[in-house]
Amino acid sequence: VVGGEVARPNSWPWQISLQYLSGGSYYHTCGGSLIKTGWVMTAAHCVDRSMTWRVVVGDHDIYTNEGREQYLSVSQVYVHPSWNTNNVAAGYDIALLRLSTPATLNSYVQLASLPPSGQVLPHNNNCYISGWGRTQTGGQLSAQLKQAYLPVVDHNTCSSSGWWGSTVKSSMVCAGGGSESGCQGDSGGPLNCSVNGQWVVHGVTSFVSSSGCNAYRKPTVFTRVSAYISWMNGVSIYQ
Ligand SMILES: CC(C)C[C@H](NC(=O)C(F)(F)F)C(=O)N[N@@+](C)(CC(=O)Nc1ccc(C(C)C)cc1)Cc1ccccc1
Repeated sequence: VVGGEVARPNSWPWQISLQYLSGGSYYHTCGGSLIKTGWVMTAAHCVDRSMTWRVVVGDHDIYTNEGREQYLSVSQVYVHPSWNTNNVAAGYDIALLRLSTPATLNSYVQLASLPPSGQVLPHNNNCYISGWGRTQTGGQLSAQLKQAYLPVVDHNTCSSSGWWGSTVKSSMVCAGGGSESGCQGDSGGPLNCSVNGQWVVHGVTSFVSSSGCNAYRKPTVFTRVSAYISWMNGVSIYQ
């Protein structure tokens, strides 16, 4: 997250850290959202490579054990069948992770609320991105969970020339476009939007401009969760 501030610990209690095993240690690579005690929603591009994954819930500082963390292994990865790593612009950047053991819900670990199928938020809707991603283009990951205010940029604006143009599809949500943005390492994490006074996860962090995470008129682009509700229901009922 470029800009914004360190979040109050566990104030986004569905935020998870997706980590991969390398040389005997685990490393943060992406964010995600706990949507059922045994299921995590993340970005398909996060799990393109097959690795040994673990999900950490209840985390704040990814480099220290603060006692609230639960370390959960992943038993199965379900990438959207239409995802194509060579065609990110087509969308479908969404995946579900089945956990081997369910998370224990408490005041630090809660389920995300998901939107009704098809719901599209208005321009400037109040949303926050959260994540441990880089704090500057080419910078380092943040040790502590950060958040930044990223208001929705409607599809009309986001897909206009000078903005993202036709790269952005209506199955995506744009947010921000100013000096604050997501950045590498925030992938897969939530866009937390206030709807009727409740926080709802409306986006899965998908991409930012290669010319800079907070490039002018290149808002952070998210997979629109409300476009994939039926697919997600189909996966988690039959497994
Ligand atoms: C792996 C890609 C497909 C998605 C990746 N997503 C993220 O980093 C995210 F924002 F989600 F945290 C990304 O934007 N990666 N970049 C490598 C940029 C990138 O690849 N962006 C991108 C943008 C559009 C498209 C398609 C839609 C044309 C593909 C990739 C990050 C970057 C940004 C600035 C400087 C250096 C690195």
